Amino acid sequence: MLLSRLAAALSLPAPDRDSDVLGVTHNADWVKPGDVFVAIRGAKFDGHAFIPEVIERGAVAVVGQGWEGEASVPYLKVPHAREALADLAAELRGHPSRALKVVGVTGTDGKTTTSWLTLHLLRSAGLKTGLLSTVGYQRPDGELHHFPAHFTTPEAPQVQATLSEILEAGGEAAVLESSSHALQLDRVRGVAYDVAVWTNLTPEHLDFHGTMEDYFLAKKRLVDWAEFAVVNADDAWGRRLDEKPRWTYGVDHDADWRAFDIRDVPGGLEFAVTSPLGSFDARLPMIGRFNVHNALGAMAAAARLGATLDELRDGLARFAGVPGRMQIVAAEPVRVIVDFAHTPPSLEKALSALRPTTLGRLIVVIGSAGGLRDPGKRAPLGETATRLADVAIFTEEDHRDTPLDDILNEMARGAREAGRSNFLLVGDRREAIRAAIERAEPGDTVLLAGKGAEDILERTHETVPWDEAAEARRALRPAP
Ligand SMILES: CC(=O)N[C@H]1[C@@H](OP(=O)(O)OP(=O)(O)OC[C@H]2O[C@@H](n3ccc(=O)[nH]c3=O)[C@H](O)[C@@H]2O)O[C@H](CO)[C@@H](O)[C@@H]1O[C@H](C)C(=O)N[C@@H](C)C(=O)N[C@H](CCC(=O)O)C(=O)O
Ligand SMILES: Nc1ncnc2c1ncn2[C@@H]1O[C@H](COP(=O)(O)OP(=O)(O)OP(=O)(O)O)[C@@H](O)[C@H]1O
Repeated sequence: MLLSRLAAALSLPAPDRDSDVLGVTHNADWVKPGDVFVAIRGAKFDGHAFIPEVIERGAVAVVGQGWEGEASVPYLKVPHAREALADLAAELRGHPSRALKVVGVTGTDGKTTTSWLTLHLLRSAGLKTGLLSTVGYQRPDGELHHFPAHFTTPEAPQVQATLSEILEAGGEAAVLESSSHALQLDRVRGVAYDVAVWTNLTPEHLDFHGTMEDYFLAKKRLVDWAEFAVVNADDAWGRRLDEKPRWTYGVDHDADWRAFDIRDVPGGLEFAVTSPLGSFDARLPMIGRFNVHNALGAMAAAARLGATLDELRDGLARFAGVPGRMQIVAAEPVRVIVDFAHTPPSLEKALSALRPTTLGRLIVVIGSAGGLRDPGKRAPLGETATRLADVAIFTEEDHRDTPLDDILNEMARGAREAGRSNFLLVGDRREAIRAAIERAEPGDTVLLAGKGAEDILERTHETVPWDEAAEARRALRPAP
């Protein structure tokens, strides 16, 4: 696309020198020949400092809010660099969101889970759907990919590129987890949202947003931009969002989509639902009652895009979980869960959530990372695991250049100093998983903690591909 056309999209006059533009980026390291570089003045860096470097790399123009220096390529001055970045990215990609049904999910907690549930329900309703979330992104084929920089919602060029990939792969819909940072920093500006899902708002990220009111206003942008809102009626902030056409959902407050009679069962949750589509009994293979809210929000969003009551009910019962997050790999006779809890508080939360629905014993497999990654947590992890599980197996978890035995001994020390001996050390993670599953009897729960959906395991001299859920399934198969 010609630079002059992009300038027009920013309401700027044509630059002196026109050229063909191939891409746009805010990151100097990512500039390729033919790209426009948008120089952002951020909290840590001034993108203008990288102008000589990006020209060397082949940038054909620079966009920014004003600069005194001399450049050998056109400099386009704009009132707001981040807005320009988003507008250029959308223009270059041909505004893919306009051709997709887009569901945005925001809120302090539950965004990732609600996004994955919505993805699954839309697919269950036959819509070819893609996803962009903290856990990674998917085109409609369902393969999980990761961005080079770890974000819930990446910067606008990656958002637009992902939406464009989803569309080109035959996608009809996309679910976009939209963090408050993304909304505040224009990463999702220009996305044509059809539905905004609001999960909840509790104090978080106030270092960035300042006050709860400003945090609320950042997230509210999603609702303002969307055509229709799906709002948690049990959230006081959500109840303020009454200007948009919307459906509400909830458990404690009257709502369009409401759940009653919630029961924990070994395979997950069961509850009754009343909704604008009718009433039905729902089964959700997930642990944690807060997931009822996530399921209601996801069902309402999918229904808004055309899913029927039968598709919602049947889809919900077949949800495979969010990869690596309290993911139920097997429900019976032994329940096996994969979760990414790798700190003492998150391990405590995961084990405490599993205890009430564990009929027999709770067995946990856990390690602790090497290198500089918080060595102080090793002994507390050992203590927590042996306090809340009946049996703990300490194993490797990316020990890198730290001797594995040192880590395992430290975890064991934490347990011993608390007067416990209900643990064993199995250095090889595959063997540890096998040992846990072999020990388990019907009614027991095995929690494989720490790795979640990570796809590599780092040892001292090698990095091996890793798939914790596949390892669990392998260990569950009877020996040939
Ligand atoms: C608060 C926040 O989100 N800040 C993000 C923002 O930083 P910033 O505007 O201050 O920019 P900066 O780091 O000063 O850099 C200025 C410019 O120089 C460029 N630069 C900088 C250095 C360099 O070597 N080369 C280079 O080109 C940068 O790409 C940028 O364009 O833009 C940067 C460039 O994309 C981000 O790296 C940075 O994310 C920081 C590291 C971050 O930690 N963000 C987290 C909090 C975040 O966004 N989290 C949410 C999820 C939150 C949740 O709900 O849990 C998310 O969506 O992931
Ligand atoms: N609806 C909810 N209400 C309250 N807590 C929740 C809710 N959903 C999930 N949680 C809690 O928050 C944790 C993270 O859930 P999830 O990943 O879905 O949220 P998130 O908002 O996407 O956070 P992140 O961006 O860090 O992934 C869960 O393990 C659970 O403890």
